[in-house]
Amino acid sequence: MARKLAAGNWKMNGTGEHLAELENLAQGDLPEGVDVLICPPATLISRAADRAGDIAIGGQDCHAKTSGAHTGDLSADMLRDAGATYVILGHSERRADHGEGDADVRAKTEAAQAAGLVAVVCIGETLEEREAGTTLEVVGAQLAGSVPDGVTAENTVVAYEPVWAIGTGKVPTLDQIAEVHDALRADLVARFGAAGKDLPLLYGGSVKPGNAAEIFGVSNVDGALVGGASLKAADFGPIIAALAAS
Ligand SMILES: O=C(CO)COP(=O)(O)O
Repeated sequence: MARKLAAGNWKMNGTGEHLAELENLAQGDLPEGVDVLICPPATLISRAADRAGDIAIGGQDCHAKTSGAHTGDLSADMLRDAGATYVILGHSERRADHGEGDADVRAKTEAAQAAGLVAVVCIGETLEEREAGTTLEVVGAQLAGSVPDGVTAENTVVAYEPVWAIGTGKVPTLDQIAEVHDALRADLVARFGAAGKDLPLLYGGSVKPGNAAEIFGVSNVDGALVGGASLKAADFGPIIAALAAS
């Protein structure tokens, strides 16, 4: 069985004072049996890692190369050196804002794994694709293109985030989540065997304290990638608790 992971993506939110929320979470009672991850902006990784206790810290992107003339970019080694142990890759906001495609995400994932980081590879359909009935085709192609060969259950996490559910308050039905997660799991097992079975599969998109428990009850949902509700310990704490209880 896959380990349970509650992951928070702070996106482009937070300066130093926001680390109080991380400290509140780290100093509270974190339940057994759930891994907790916070991915703050890169400027906070080092300070966050110093205060995170049992909470893992991750980046939100990395370059595919290890070093060189790439102004403004960060390598996976740099994230690791700053205290990160995970990195989110291929988030739909990166795909949309920076034109990242599956081949870019795959190369970044390989770089992250080579640096010893756990890659959280994100995939998800747009509203147009959902309405056209092509969701499984789209996410299947993204999974095949973005996840490199030879991954392990320890160095890779896959997050299904329907683009239309991110930051909108709209959530797929539980049946729709189950349909996608079951299909992704079958693809992962077909390609990677035991690693594909044990690799955590997260749902992301408008996860809140009020809907977390029912989402965590869906088959093949091993946790969540949470945006807005990860910014406050008072919101993220109950989501972590709901995952532990699932
Ligand atoms: O994009 C997300 C996490 O990566 C989800 O964001 P929200 O939880 O704010 O919808």
